Amino acid sequence: MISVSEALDRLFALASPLPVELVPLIEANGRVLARTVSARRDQPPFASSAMDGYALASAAPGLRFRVIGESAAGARFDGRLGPNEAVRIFTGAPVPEGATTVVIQEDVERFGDEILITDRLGSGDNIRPCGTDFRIGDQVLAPRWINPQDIALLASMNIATVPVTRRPRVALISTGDELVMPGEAPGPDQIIASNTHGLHAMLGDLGAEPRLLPIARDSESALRTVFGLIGDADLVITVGGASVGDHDLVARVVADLGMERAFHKVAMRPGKPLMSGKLGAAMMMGLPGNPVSAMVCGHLFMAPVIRSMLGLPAEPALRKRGPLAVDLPANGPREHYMRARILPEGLRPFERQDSSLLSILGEADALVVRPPFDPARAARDVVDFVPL
Ligand SMILES: Nc1nc2c(c(=O)[nH]1)N[C@H]1C(S)=C(S)[C@@H](COP(=O)(O)OP(=O)(O)OC[C@H]3O[C@@H](n4cnc5c(N)ncnc54)[C@H](O)[C@@H]3O)O[C@H]1N2
Ligand code: MOO
Repeated sequence: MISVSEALDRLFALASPLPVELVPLIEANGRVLARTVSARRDQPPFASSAMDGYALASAAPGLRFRVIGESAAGARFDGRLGPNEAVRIFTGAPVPEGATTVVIQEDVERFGDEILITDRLGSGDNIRPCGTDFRIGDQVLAPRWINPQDIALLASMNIATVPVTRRPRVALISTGDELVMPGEAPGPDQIIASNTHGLHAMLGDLGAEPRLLPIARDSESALRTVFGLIGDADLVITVGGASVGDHDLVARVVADLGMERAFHKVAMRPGKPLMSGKLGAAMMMGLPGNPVSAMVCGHLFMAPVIRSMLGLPAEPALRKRGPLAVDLPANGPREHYMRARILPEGLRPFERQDSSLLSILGEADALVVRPPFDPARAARDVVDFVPL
């Protein structure tokens, strides 16, 4: 058995970054920017007014000015402003030549085509200089997840087509005679396949393109048939049949199909029977069948692999540190990821940690990490945890 960090290193070695594709800006949210992009213009492209008011060469209470024209957003005042002249101006409009300040309309009194600056005159010139937001050539650095704020920025930079990493295509295969799909009528000894749906959702959140393949029954020929359906997947994920039982056939079948195995079994709990390797052009990950084991492996291994395929840094799942709310006994030889609640008084792992209990995973908002052979811990000891 290898350690969790050794398993991650081997997984990262198998995961190659995917090619770049161009997508319309409207489709770029949630994708990973694959190449650094540069602003195609200054923003604002001219000195512009931050307020509705009057553009002037200089302002002081008691001064009077003659209004000689108007500058609106999208239609500038073309002339030049003299010392006793004012231009009516609106927010976002170009500041006319000769103006150094904009006085807001609340601070003037208007009489016909004249204005008088009142004692209310505030400070500040209310002018946004050209390029105050960004300059032509300013960069948005790759790689990064593109979020709605980035979309607004890229739009403003006039980047209508965005280079992003292709979404990883991921084939998901449940294995086992006992499984039926959600919505089907299970036989007396059957249960509903939950793991592939959970992983499918996780992959969607990660910006991958998951595909749910038919359940493979517990026979070598059924497994081979379903492996025949993986098509152009970049990553094939099986769930179940990874352990040592008579019906655990995945390792044997993928070996027959020519997989070079990178490892099988990790010193962790839950998730011990994890395996991985290269199957032709695709990467393969065999996840354990116990539902919590599969989902924990999804968070700890599948998600970092997907991020690395997307060109993001090869890093483990984010860890934070926090105090325990309760005492914990010493840990055994496997790194233990304990489902826990984050409470005001600290992290409280659930009493029941069996790897079949999805209801407890649903209640959890963290996985408290216990290193192998971690000694007993007392309440208020600070420990690592993975937020869920
Ligand atoms: N003698 C030993 N037995 C087991 C060991 C061991 O080291 N020696 N390891 C245990 C551990 S740890 C795990 S985890 C499980 C993993 O076994 P498999 O990956 O072979 O999974 P299965 O046996 O196929 O299934 C386990 C469990 O999970 C249910 N299952 C399977 N697939 C799904 C699915 N898609 N959705 C929902 N539930 C699923 C299945 O019905 C079983 O109940 O092995 C231990 N045994
Ligand atoms: O490792 Mo298993 O995943 O403990 O239940």
